[in-house]
Amino acid sequence: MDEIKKDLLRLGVATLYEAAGRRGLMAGAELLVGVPFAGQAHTAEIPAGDNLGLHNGLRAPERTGDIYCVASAGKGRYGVIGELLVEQLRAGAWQAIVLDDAIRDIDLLEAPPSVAARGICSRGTVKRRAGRVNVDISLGGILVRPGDWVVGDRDGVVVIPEGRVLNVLAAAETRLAKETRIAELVRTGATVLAANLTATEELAASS
Ligand SMILES: O=C([O-])CC(=O)C(=O)O
Ligand SMILES: [Mg+2]
Repeated sequence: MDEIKKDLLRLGVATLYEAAGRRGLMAGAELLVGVPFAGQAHTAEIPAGDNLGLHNGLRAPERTGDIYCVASAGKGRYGVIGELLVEQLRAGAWQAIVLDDAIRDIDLLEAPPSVAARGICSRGTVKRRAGRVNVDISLGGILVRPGDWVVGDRDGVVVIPEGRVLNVLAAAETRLAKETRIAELVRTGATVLAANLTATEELAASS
């Protein structure tokens, strides 16, 4: 498990997204606090302007991973977490939280956990409706199931279905090797397009 996490972090979001067939890249989740992260998803879904479901998910006994993925109907209009919830996430040893809504108290937020969100907004939430915890969610336009792999860095956040992670890692290693070769050729004067052709031919010849 730790090996998978290490490999995902090394390969990074852009390469993993390409290797996954250009799938799984979230809209509206940007790394705003902390360092790159990779781990398995625990999920919650909350209505606009109400973060009770997010609180409930933190207490759920059936936690599935250490990346807390919260789908919010607020679309960036509410600061659903801030200093206090980040403190609770830290106490609970969460590696990261990913949400498609806003955050607040930005100058007071410190990692861990890393925080990926849609932006910053001081408008707060109420705590009335329970939301849904540990279910399949749609986060930033992407289906996230409890246990899926979630990777975030400054290029964005990508979700890889649990059953596909080994295949995606293998494809990402191939892509990385090819790009390393292209960079080598570009350093010796080739254009990126010409180097790409050469690297593609070399790869075909060696397989
Ligand atoms: O309390 C909230 O609902 C959000 C917040 O500002 C915090 O976590 O500090
Ligand atoms: Mg606050």
